[in-house]
Amino acid sequence: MVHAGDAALEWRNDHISCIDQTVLPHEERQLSITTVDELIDAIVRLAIRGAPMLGAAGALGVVLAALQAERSGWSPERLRAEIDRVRCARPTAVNLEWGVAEVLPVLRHGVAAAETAAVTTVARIAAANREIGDRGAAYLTTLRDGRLRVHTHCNTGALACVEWGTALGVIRTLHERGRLANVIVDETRPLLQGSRLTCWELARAGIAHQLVPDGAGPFVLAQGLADAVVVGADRIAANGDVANKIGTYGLALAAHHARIPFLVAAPESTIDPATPTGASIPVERRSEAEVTHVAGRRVAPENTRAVNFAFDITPAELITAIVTERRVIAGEPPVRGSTAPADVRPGAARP
Ligand SMILES: CSC[C@H]1O[C@H](OP(=O)(O)O)[C@H](O)[C@@H]1O
Repeated sequence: MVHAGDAALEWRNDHISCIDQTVLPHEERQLSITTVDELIDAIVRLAIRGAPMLGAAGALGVVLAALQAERSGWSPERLRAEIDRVRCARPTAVNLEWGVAEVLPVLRHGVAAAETAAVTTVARIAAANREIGDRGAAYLTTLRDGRLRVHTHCNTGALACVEWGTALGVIRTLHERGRLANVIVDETRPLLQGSRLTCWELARAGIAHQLVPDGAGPFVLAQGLADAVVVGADRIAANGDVANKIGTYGLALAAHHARIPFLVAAPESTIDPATPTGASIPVERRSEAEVTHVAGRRVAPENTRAVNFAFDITPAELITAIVTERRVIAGEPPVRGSTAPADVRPGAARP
């Protein structure tokens, strides 16, 4: 949990309670979500965000819709359509549809059964992060002695994962074990999840960190200021290609060139066997205004057009290892029988 009492997201009897991430770090505003429209609005404007967190929102969204259907007298077809709206609220993170799929089949046994399934799903999402942190920290400490300097992108902490975090969970675990020297945080334009959210979480955890402009990332790696890059994921294709926040691909190219390990930390629910390669991952495109404006204030001249991909695709051959709550995947595809990426672990023969 991000706060004692104020969870990043939790179910409270008949509604979702969550922190509005759009106003952090300067305001800690709690949202109370009681309708499908309110949930979709929170997801689309990133008040609720982060792949595992979207999984939790999808699971709880089924229960929210079912309760609203009872109050409003929706037909079964209307209920199904409203649940589908939740499932499709953002296209790239597979976790949203995964969360819906975890609970929807239980709904035939009643709302109470679906509520139990949803709350259990959220607890599983939270519990997986500690495992990911342990496994990722253990993997990194085999690569280097002493305390590590880690470079990360976007936000992958409790705000994105319900509790602890994925990539930030690995970083927090290294800190707990006395094996972390510093964290380099990419600001992560255009919505600044790094400077607004990751710096806020690291400061609260008492973890030393430095913020860098996104464009500085490759040079920071070339200067040898990091021993490893650890990022999250929104969807991992069967062959190991990874969709993550825009800017990840460039960082992976730079890490590969600098021969620095590039680790992806994500739960098994982010791996999508139905998506064969990164070419099949839907990449969300968001409003041009997110690029031409900063914090709602126009920076670019009037009539400036923008291209706003919210994610990019990092090919498997640039990823040293994928760490989940169950395994470390290196040099082989996450889904057996898919195209195996080249082995790019530091020191491996170059592909
Ligand atoms: C562990 S969260 C994974 C992923 O989600 C973030 O995207 P967004 O802030 O748009 O929800 C970012 O890609 C994180 O790396």
